Amino acid sequence: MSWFKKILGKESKEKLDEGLEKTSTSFFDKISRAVVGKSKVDDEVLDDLEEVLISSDVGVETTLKVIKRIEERVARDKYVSTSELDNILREEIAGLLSENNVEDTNGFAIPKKNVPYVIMVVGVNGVGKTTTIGKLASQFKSQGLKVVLGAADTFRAAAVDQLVIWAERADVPIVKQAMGSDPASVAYDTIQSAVAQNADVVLIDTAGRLHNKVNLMNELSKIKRVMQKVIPDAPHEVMLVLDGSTGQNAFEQAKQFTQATEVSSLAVTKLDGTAKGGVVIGISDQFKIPVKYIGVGEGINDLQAFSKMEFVDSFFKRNK
Ligand SMILES: Nc1nc2c(ncn2[C@@H]2O[C@H](COP(=O)(O)OP(=O)(O)OP(=O)(O)O)[C@@H](O)[C@H]2O)c(=O)[nH]1
Repeated sequence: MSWFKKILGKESKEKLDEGLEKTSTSFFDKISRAVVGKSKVDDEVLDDLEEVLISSDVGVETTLKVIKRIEERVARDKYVSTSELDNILREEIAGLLSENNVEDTNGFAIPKKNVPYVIMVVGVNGVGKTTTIGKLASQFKSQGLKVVLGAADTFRAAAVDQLVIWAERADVPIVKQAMGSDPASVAYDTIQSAVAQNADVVLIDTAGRLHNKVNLMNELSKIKRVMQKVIPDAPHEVMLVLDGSTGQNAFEQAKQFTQATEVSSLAVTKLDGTAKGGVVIGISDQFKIPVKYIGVGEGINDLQAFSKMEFVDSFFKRNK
């Protein structure tokens, strides 16, 4: 390991492997149980495999596609040994994800245009929105970009306080107002301030209350309308943050938010310390929206640009 890697911490692949350890250990334990005493992949093994994938939060739709592919393979090859299952599953899942036409982009590419690139961040409370914004702000800043944060989650006082802490950590300016003020007004002030400072990128935190979809829709579209008074094509990105450790709930939230507003990218957080990391496979397959980032820890450097193949690689890494 070179000296700068030692200073910066673990290499990102190593961190990803570590973050997904619980997910893959639990997955392979289930696979091992499904094939115990069996040498051939038959209907019974396929049924068990279906259960393993569903209980690993891959999602029903994606699971059925994977099983269908394996069934076809078994029918074609006549005899498939259970010892080949790891490789076959990995190939079929990798194949499925590579076919969904959503390319990896190595995170956001921020154009330097003298007009701030506006990223509006949405998601329900507690999913890791604020943390993700803080981590992104820090990454952008270290790329030499001028960043401004907007605390438009005015619903909870703690949300603004947390964003202020992240702004300090990342050493970037933040625009805020009193708790309870109009989020659209905060967004407007933030964008005006960013334009005045010649900022490159703006990250706006919003309150994602899902209890009433019509309210959510109205609130988000009002924020957008008001932003557009300053920058007509803003927001350039609407990023939905999902908590990976909630498994199927994350799918449900993605469905609700994509119905309420136009979501252009996804971030899936808290993949460390959960066995539900399979959710990223289902989300990448089912929503034709790119997963741009994944959270693998609470620290400022624990947000990674998402790569489908690297993810599949870590997911299929046997830890024992
Ligand atoms: N382990 C782990 N924890 C995370 C990650 N991302 C966020 N968290 C933690 O999740 C908790 C909630 O994160 P916040 O960023 O406050 O969530 P939020 O969506 O902004 O929530 P509100 O501020 O309540 O609206 C915090 O304790 C974070 O440290 C991650 O990738 N891994």
